[in-house]
Amino acid sequence: MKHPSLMSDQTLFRDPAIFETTHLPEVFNYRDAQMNDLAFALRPAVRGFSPLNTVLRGPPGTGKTTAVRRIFAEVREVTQRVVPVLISCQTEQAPNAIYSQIFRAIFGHMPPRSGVANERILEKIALRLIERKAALVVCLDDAHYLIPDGTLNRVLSAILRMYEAWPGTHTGVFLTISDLSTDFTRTLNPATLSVLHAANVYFMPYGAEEIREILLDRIRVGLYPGVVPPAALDYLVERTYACCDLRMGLDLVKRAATTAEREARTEVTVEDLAAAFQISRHLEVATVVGTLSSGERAVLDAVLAVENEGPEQVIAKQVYERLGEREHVSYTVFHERLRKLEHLRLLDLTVRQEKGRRREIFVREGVEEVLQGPAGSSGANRCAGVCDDEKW
Ligand SMILES: Nc1ncnc2c1ncn2[C@@H]1O[C@H](COP(=O)(O)OP(=O)(O)OP(=O)(O)O)[C@@H](O)[C@H]1O
Repeated sequence: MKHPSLMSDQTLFRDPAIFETTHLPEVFNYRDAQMNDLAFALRPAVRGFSPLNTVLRGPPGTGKTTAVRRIFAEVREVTQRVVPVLISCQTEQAPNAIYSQIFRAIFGHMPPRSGVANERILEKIALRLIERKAALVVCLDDAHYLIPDGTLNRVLSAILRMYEAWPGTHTGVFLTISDLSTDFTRTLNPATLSVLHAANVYFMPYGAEEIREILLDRIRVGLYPGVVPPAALDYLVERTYACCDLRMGLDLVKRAATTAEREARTEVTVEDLAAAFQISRHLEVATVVGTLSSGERAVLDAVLAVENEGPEQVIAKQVYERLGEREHVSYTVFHERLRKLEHLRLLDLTVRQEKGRRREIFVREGVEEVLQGPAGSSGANRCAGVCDDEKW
């Protein structure tokens, strides 16, 4: 197909920011029921009481964070008596970091970097809330990141039991969870569960027509007319639907339009989108890998090194020995890191009873590509593998 060429200073993007993951869309369709549930949960807080604790459950890219950002923005507009704080648990994984973010939302600056105990930060938060007669609502976004080492339990307990140490405080939480197998009754202790007592709000994957409308809305605002012709749009919708993640669709449009622009074309083609898909398909794994600590990353590297040595199934003992060549860690710490990698769905662990207990390790699809491929080439199995080419 021939395309009219573009001048070098011309662009296909009316507004490139529209395709950033941090962009808050002006139009947020198909989530009215969920927005109503969240508004209902916040109503007591607006009246000066504790909000209803709520868990937002749904696969990645189904609008959970966007729903919270929008409802928090509305709350900020209508009242000063609620302090809404959204915290990404992908980036803030320690209690101190989380309390510091809450502190910043209330005081406008971070607490002193060192020497301030968590208890002291919480006290300052509580006293200021009482003084302002304000309720605190903390959204722990992607809260499942805090489960493996017990941080979620500690943080929830501290926030939800604030009223015990500082009577008169009103607090509540929203938790977003994209790992649908998360079962709080098995990961939180009974004392925390009894104060959490949360309602669930479900974010089911969007249908193909909903995806088409949402992407079309973004394309209309973000690109010049005609950049995504009908055949390309059909391909885009099918790919996004197969992965049940809108973020994938937005990323594909951005990459494909950038390619077309670089090649001085005015339209993206199905081929541009297919090439972009090879990079975007492992987006989620790449994001998760980016959140690993250096110790966790070292364990993952050791697993892959052992896996690449031969056809035999990787077992934990070999990985521990391989890791020991680089750093000394106790077996307990090593095992905790393995469990965390399993929890983040980068690895699967199984125990086999064969001449004693063998702990076998399976690397999930996309992990190797992310660790070894060029930046950004990565890939996760978001919806039980529907992203992979065979199913496509
Ligand atoms: N109904 C919608 N209308 C417009 N854009 C949407 C809609 N739902 C989701 N999006 C967009 O899709 C992207 C992913 O949404 P969001 O981050 O809210 O998903 P999520 O469910 O929180 O994902 P994760 O669990 O991975 O954090 C964002 O760019 C968001 O703007």
